[in-house]
Amino acid sequence: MIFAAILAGGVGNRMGEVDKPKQFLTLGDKPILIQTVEKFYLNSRIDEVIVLCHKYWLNHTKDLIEDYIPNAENIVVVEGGELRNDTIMNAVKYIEDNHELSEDDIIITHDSVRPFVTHRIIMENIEKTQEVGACDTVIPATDTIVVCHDGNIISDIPNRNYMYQGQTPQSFKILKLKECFNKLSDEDKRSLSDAAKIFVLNGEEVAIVKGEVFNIKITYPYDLKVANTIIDDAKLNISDAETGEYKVNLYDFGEE
Ligand SMILES: Nc1ccn([C@@H]2O[C@H](COP(=O)(O)OP(=O)(O)OP(=O)(O)O)[C@@H](O)[C@H]2O)c(=O)n1
Ligand SMILES: C[C@](O)(CO)[C@H](O)COP(=O)(O)O
Repeated sequence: MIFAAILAGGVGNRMGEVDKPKQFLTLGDKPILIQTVEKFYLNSRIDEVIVLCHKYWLNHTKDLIEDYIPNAENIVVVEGGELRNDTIMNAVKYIEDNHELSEDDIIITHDSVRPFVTHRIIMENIEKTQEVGACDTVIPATDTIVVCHDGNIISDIPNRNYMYQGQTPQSFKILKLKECFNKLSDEDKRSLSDAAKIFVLNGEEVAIVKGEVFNIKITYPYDLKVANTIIDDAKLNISDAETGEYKVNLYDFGEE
């Protein structure tokens, strides 16, 4: 089976003074969370969409889904965890409690605040995870990456040809993900800023899938302005919710 875990368990501190976590703010004509959930709900390869949110926002999330995607049979709302990866592990627990799992079952994890994920990215996540066991969606770094450990003096400037920026989805064979996560120390768990590193720290392979420059994460108020610009762009066909593909890709970074 293929599950999508939409991670909406954060409270959006970096978004500043807003009356609700950023995933519930409106983008275009609907909440960001709904824009994101639709991309997965409308994909026929996905068996169940698990939306994970903070316990205080469970009812609100359920209401929103009922309002915008009424009677959806394969969407469930589950409580998230303290850290992003705890939220992912809550999805894994939900799946284990409700389904008989096999080695080949897959979880596609995705930030609720990346509403511009495309059908192609999701399909390639599924293919790569089936083939390799885990994958991460990335774009080539455009800025030079500078490493500095003490906030003062540069330690390294790695060759940019090997540098990428990680996006989501990040997808995994579920049982392997659980096994790898359980092997990590508490210190490692707290240091993680994504889920692909759970595999990397265990010496397991993670394949890359080509992301998109416009597959942005809405983190700061500026990002919401950019997201609205993408939505408003007359040359983009964002109404094609079924495929999630744009007719004109103004933000393509070139073919691989
Ligand atoms: N315990 C957590 C923390 C984060 N997330 C989700 O992970 C995604 C990426 O995280 P981020 O952009 O950092 O969101 P927040 O944690 O809400 O933001 P901030 O760090 O500014 O508080 C978001 O969709 C967020 O809701 C989650 O599901 N569970
Ligand atoms: C997983 C991620 O979206 C990849 O870019 C990112 O690392 C999440 O970081 P955040 O600090 O939780 O937003």
